[in-house]
Amino acid sequence: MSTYFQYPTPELQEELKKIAQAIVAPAKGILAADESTGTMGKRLQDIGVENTEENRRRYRQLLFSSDAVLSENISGVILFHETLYQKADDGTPLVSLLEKKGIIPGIKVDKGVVPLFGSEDECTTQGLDDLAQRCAQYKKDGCHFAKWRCVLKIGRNTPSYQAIQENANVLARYASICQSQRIVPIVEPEVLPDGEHDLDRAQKVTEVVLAAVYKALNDHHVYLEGTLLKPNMVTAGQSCKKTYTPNDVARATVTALLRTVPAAVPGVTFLSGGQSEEEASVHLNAINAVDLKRPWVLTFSYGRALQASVLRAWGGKTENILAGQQELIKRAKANGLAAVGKYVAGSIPSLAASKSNFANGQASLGKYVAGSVTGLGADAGLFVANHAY
Ligand SMILES: O=P(O)(O)OC[C@H]1O[C@](O)(COP(=O)(O)O)[C@@H](O)[C@@H]1O
Repeated sequence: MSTYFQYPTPELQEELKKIAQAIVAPAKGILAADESTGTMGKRLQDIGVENTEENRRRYRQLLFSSDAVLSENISGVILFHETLYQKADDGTPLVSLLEKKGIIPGIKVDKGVVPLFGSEDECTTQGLDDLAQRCAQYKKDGCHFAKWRCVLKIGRNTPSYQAIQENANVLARYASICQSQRIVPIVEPEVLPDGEHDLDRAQKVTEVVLAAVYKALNDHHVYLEGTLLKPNMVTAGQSCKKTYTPNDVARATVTALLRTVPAAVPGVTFLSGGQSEEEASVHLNAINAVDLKRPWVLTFSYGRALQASVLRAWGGKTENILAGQQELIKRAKANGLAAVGKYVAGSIPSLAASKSNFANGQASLGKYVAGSVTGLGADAGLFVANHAY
């Protein structure tokens, strides 16, 4: 086995490191606004708005034209391809609205999940084929970081060795290609919260998955200082009967990271994974307050936990744009405080703060068919009941 390889040039290392560090600056995190067309359809359906290109544009315009105070707590926004090339009502590219506020644009570059044939309903993520060319273009068009999401499921026999290895490897290939094009890769191996498993099982699976991911990143000579990790927090399955405190979640999460994520990684930007807005803030705060070592910045890259109240306040109506923006600023503030361990639970009320954003695995996998799953409220009740504080 040859051990020959080259590190990126010092200039490239410096560029990647600077971008990664700017994203995880103190009290800042990421707004994940990269919902694919299908996922966005689900979000819009919830507020009775049709899933058209124009309505998606209007919504993203609302987000990005929020008051500049947003940039105190939002360092980067992940965009979906379509959004990168859309314009505001006055013709300004939507991405310029972010740049003017000093917010770094990023881009989702994966092309979604596909089944692993013969597996127990497991999947991998596709999109490697033309990735270098797409990254080169995205860099020219103003994006400095990217995101690729892989999904792993907890079941009696899952995640399987096949799924763990395949997803770790595809994340490493993606990360390596991004860095070759001067783009910081956010590596997202999401262990889904679906299931009855307890906190201990979630922690063990997360550890095994992250260990495989970092072995693969090392095997592919990915420059870790120029990457970020976007993992799930370690929480019990949505249908678990046991209850856990935010401190239990924080201890399990930070322990799993300590055992697997090298200190060379500058930051960890958690996904919210269906937690309510308030839960996501309270858990992030607990993670930053727990009495364990934390060699990386621990912050947020939330989709639903930053947008649930915005969508509800907006409701598709022009006269509600400001109200929607105010909700976004409130949740960004709450999570900015949580990222430095200074959020006081309940201190920043927002419209949908306690509403669970959990649907089920079908939605999390991007396979949701509009209207095919009912009883969201029941799921919501269960989830909240399982997370006592
Ligand atoms: O299935 P899609 O459309 O790719 O979306 C998955 C979503 O999951 C995320 O990775 C995390 O989102 P949440 O914080 O809502 O869990 C987002 O960046 C992304 O929009």
